[in-house]
Amino acid sequence: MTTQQFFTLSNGNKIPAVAIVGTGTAWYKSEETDATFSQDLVNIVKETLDTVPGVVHLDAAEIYRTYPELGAALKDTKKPREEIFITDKYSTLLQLSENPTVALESSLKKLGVDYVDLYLIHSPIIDKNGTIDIETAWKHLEALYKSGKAKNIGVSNFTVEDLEKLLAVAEIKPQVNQIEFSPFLQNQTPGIVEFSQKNNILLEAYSPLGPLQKRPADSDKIGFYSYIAELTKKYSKSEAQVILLWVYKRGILPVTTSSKIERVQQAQDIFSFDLTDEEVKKITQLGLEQPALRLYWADVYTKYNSEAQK
Ligand SMILES: NC(=O)C1=CN([C@@H]2O[C@H](COP(=O)(O)OP(=O)(O)OC[C@H]3O[C@@H](n4cnc5c(N)ncnc54)[C@H](OP(=O)(O)O)[C@@H]3O)[C@@H](O)[C@H]2O)C=CC1
Repeated sequence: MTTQQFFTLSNGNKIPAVAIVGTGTAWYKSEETDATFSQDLVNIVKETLDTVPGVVHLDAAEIYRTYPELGAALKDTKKPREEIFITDKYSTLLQLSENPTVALESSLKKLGVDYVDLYLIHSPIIDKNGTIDIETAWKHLEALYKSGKAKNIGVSNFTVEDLEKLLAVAEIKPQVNQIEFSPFLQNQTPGIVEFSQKNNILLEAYSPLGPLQKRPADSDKIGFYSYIAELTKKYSKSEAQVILLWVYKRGILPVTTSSKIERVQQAQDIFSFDLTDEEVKKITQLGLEQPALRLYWADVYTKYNSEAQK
């Protein structure tokens, strides 16, 4: 039996507790043209919407250049809009649009929807030639929230210092901080997990399956992998399902993706089993014994690697 779980955000709204189709990473493109259009992505999103029960959580962003594919799948599905949770992000790094209001107007058109469920500032890192700062960008998000075009708002890749600065000026607090988080990267930047959780900002974990994406050749000799294998046998679940559920049990929302429909379906199905508190703790500890594995934003955050596994 599949049951679905939700987190409750600081404004009382519910968010599906796992995002099953991220449209960046493997799907990322540096251009949004007819020639780069990915029918494979349309197919996986469409099949997900048509076959996965419950509210389906999709993760999009301006910088991924995958709105046309998402739009095509959304246009084609019979799943009602209220059973689809769409996250979108404004790119501060490249500033592809002059501000978040302009960016969201454009993405809503391409997606063929009237609102997104969650709108994030993609990073605190700003285009050096850009014209917008984080405080101004946040004002745009607050206005979009008030207008109903973004049902919830938040940030991504923010450090404790970035959050403190934003909290000092925000009228509406960010409801989410989407960061890289996996057993091999338990603090993207110093103290970020504890700070976000104390301030009631829901953390989302992108690249939660880093240890599977970058499995070392001698993984059978590493305690973490042997223990995950033991749990897959105990629960008859995949390694990915065990790790995604561990993320959830840490109070963090995993954001995953796959080109294979079975894996997407399995990601929605992680609440059909449970890990004990001891098992959650042991995965945490065995993960911490491994060196930091950082897949994104390495140029700015590698300096924190020695504090990332604490
Ligand atoms: N805010 C930000 O700055 C960032 C946000 N993101 C968001 O997060 C999403 C997910 O990130 P991503 O790193 O892809 O997430 P994951 O860590 O969940 O990795 C997904 C990848 O792992 C592979 N995979 C899935 N299951 C297994 C398995 N059992 N064994 C080995 N490999 C497996 C998949 O390949 P396969 O197709 O073969 O199943 C897929 O390519 C992105 O698409 C994006 O939406 C990502 C990076 C940065």
